[in-house]
Amino acid sequence: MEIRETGFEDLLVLKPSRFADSRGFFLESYNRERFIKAGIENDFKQDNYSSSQYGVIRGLHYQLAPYSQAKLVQVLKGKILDVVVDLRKDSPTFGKSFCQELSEENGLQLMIPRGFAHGFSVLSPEVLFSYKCDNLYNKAAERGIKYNDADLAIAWGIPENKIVISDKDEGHPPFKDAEYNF
Ligand SMILES: Cc1cn([C@H]2C[C@H](O)[C@@H](COP(=O)(O)OP(=O)(O)O[C@H]3O[C@@H](C)C(=O)[C@@H](O)[C@H]3O)O2)c(=O)[nH]c1=O
Repeated sequence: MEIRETGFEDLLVLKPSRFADSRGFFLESYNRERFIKAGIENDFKQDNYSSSQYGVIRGLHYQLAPYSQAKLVQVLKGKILDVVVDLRKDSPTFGKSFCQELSEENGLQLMIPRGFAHGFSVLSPEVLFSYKCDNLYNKAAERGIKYNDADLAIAWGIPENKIVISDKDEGHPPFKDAEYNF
């Protein structure tokens, strides 16, 4: 597994080793011992996957502490732009966003520590998105930031008239009014 720093503390881009042969390929998407050796000690408690079509934006989501979630995210099919925003008040990168293309082809994963808002846009016709969380879903602790916040100015890579967004995500507050406690 290759590990790339991002300039954000504990936010890492990971590239699992792929073993390709005439049948296709094999990879270990998570190996607890290997992750712990690499300093990633999260105790993952929930696995999720979602399916989305081109133009979908999901985000930007997080759960308040003590229900906040670190996430190990990856794409099984298709291509996305994965986006995180650092909400850790004492972080030197507080309020900054980081974007990384994740795809079936590049095989990259993003290890997102607690204290980040997270979202993604779907750049291919369809996407299967898979992720592990180190804390359980908690509806009451769910919060969001509006995906097209003017201060964050995230370039999602989708023309405005093609964006597909849920009513819930459309209703999130701007970054300046967001509630967070990290
Ligand atoms: C996230 C989640 C949702 N749900 C339910 C709530 C709702 O009825 C339905 C769809 O939920 P959402 O619209 O929030 O799903 P979605 O927009 O895919 O939410 C996800 O987005 C990405 C960007 C993340 O970072 C994730 O942590 C998660 O927030 O699934 C659960 O039962 N468990 C969960 O863990």
